[in-house]
Amino acid sequence: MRTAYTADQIRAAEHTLMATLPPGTLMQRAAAGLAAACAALLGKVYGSRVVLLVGSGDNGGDALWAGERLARRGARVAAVLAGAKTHEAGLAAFLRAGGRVAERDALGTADLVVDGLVGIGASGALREPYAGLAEEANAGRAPVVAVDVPSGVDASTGRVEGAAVRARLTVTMGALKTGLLVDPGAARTGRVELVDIGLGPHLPGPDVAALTDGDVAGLLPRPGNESDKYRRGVLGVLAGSDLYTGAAVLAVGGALRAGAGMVRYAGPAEPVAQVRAAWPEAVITPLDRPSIEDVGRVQAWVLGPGLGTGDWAHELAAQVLGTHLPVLVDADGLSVVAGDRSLLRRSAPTLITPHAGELARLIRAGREDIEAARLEHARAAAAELGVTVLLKGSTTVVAEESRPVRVNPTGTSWLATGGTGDVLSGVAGALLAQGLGPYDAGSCAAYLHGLAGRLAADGAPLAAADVATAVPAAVRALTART
Ligand SMILES: NC(=O)C1=CN([C@@H]2O[C@H](COP(=O)(O)OP(=O)(O)OC[C@H]3O[C@@H](n4cnc5c(N)ncnc54)[C@H](O)[C@@H]3O)[C@@H](O)[C@H]2O)[C@H](O)CC1
Ligand SMILES: [K+]
Repeated sequence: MRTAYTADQIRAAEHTLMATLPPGTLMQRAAAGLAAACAALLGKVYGSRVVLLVGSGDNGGDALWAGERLARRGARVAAVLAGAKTHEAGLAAFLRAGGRVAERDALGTADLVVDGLVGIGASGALREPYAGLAEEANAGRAPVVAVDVPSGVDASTGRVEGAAVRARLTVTMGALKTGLLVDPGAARTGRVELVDIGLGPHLPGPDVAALTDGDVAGLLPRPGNESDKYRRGVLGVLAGSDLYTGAAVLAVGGALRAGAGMVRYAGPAEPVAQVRAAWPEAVITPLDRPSIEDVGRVQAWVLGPGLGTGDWAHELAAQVLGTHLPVLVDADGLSVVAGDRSLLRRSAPTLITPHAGELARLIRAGREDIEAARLEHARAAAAELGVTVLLKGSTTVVAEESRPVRVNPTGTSWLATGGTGDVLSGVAGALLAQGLGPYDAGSCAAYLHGLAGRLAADGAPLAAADVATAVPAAVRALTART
């Protein structure tokens, strides 16, 4: 599990640790790790032209001390002093080692650029001359190594306002920052290397976490030799309407391909015909009235994709959410509960899977506000509604009260196409039926969905049904890698 922390959490931990060490120790550890990472990227250090962009704080200090090490190994290192003031000890050591101060035109002939403008001490959009330097570095041919955080990315939220460095590599000190895992910040880090400066024991509970292949492989139910379908999880799917049949087909497909022992689909005539044709293994209960009493035993429900928002949907929502079973509410089901939030007041596990617009209606917030602060809104909604929230988007996040927000690392823009959300609901529902709690079911479903999306796309636009089909391949790829 990769965990990440906000700037405040890191600063508090650094403060505690620094109190136990001689002054400057942390910066030396940081600079040593940074210099080693730069040397590895350069390959040949001797004679290489390295340009440091040096800000006025300790981020710049890291860059100068790393530059000192590279200069001592024969690199030709130039420092562009961008701040109103400069880290004195670092600059003195840097010059003693043969480094030199240069103007920004040195960027034109650099073999490597080190972005030491701002790190966790940044606030707001990059101001000049930092903004211009960031853009010049991005435009140059030399790879950029970001110190701690790519300048211009908010370390705690991943937000980018205005100019920001686009790094080939981010060398982050002590612990991952949340902003390195969440879009748009996550798209600017390049590869991320963590330098251990001894913060570990001083860090609090993480702000966010990101599952790895190994975590998901460990969490997925092992399809042992259970012949009993109930042991492998039976999922009920209430989706689709005579108007919208596709969502039901996609949700059932996602569930079947995610290993549910059985999927019971219940709905009106049209979607019944479509589901039966697409997935003969689904067990069908045609409904001529909104009642789940004839559906048979299930261990979890998916409610919502393509269901419509009329009386039929309201009645089914009330019945399903009135059970003691885990329920996933998506799409039209979310519209229904947005109109009557008391339906979510239940003791059994509830997983909601909104995109920003659906969450906005649920918690009466602005869609733009949610998009700009996804983690915070997902966390707040989980606490306010007492449910687990899977907030879909460029970076899908899963929030549950008093647990780190899980940030999905496998997201891919290929999935931004109609119907993939229905598949995701089916996958997550199948995991709920197989006994995973909503936090793990949502996180693992998002992870598999992203992997399946990459496999299904394989560089070309995908159709949602392909994602459902690719889920078993995603599970195989995952287990083969771990
Ligand atoms: N604290 C430690 O023990 C260690 C810190 N490490 C490194 O230090 C930075 C954090 O350093 P800090 O001095 O707190 O702040 P920064 O250098 O990140 O930047 C603050 C600096 O930049 C100016 N500034 C802030 N916002 C902007 C902006 N939007 N535009 C322009 N300029 C801005 C501000 O005026 C300050 O002067 C941390 O990231 C690590 O790199 C060590 O790595 C470990 C030990
Ligand atoms: K930086």
